[in-house]
Amino acid sequence: LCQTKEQRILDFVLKNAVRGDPQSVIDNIDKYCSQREWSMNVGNEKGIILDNVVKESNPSTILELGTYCGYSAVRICRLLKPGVRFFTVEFNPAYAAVAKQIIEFAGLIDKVQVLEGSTGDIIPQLKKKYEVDTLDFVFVDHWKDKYKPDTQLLEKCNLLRKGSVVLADNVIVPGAPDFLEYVRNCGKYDCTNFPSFLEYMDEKDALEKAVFRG
Ligand SMILES: O=C(NC/C=C/[C@H]1O[C@@H](n2cnc3cncnc32)[C@H](O)[C@@H]1O)c1cc([N+](=O)[O-])cc(O)c1O
Ligand SMILES: [Mg+2]
Repeated sequence: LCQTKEQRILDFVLKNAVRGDPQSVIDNIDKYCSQREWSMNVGNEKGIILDNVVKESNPSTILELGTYCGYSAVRICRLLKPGVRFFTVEFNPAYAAVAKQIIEFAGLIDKVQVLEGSTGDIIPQLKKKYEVDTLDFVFVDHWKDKYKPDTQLLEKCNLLRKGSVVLADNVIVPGAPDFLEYVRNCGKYDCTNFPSFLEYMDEKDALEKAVFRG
């Protein structure tokens, strides 16, 4: 019955995780993807770094680019205080549908707005249509060739303020070389690299934190 990997991941969560318990959802996705089918969730090693950067940023308005199955949305939202707004953008309807069900099962759907569409279309709508002033935290984990153009679009739309944190996954594997070169050399960001490992593999990967200077 489960035709896609994403549906199989959802099915495993619904069968094995505890409803309303975000940590058990995270643990079960990691269990399935490390034991059965690899999948491009940020995973637990990089996930712990993500947790720490979110905690230290204490953000009120968060944007995620590339929801996929909702693993990082659950990871981030389980740490947020009530009233925080979390937007996540996904243009694949099948992935968005799985993500919504996983976020719902984790008990976090009230904190999350899954915006279906392309980041290029949705980012320019955030201020007027979604009443966003500026973003405190952006997690970038979509197609790697979109990291740089979408970061520049966030700047163009005045969505970043002094201290806004842009945290990007996969800056080693698959890599986002034009994004890294841009944030490290354009003079608008203070950058920190967090070496880690590719999800469910022994390969090296890293996160890059780029704090907007305003
Ligand atoms: O390719 C990777 N991620 C791409 C993720 C892409 C996700 O973001 C959405 N998307 C893309 N542009 C979009 C524009 N607008 C909206 N959603 C969009 C796609 O529909 C998908 O759900 C990846 C690959 C590996 N890897 O080892 O190969 C490891 C990782 O951690 C990864 O994140
Ligand atoms: Mg990734």
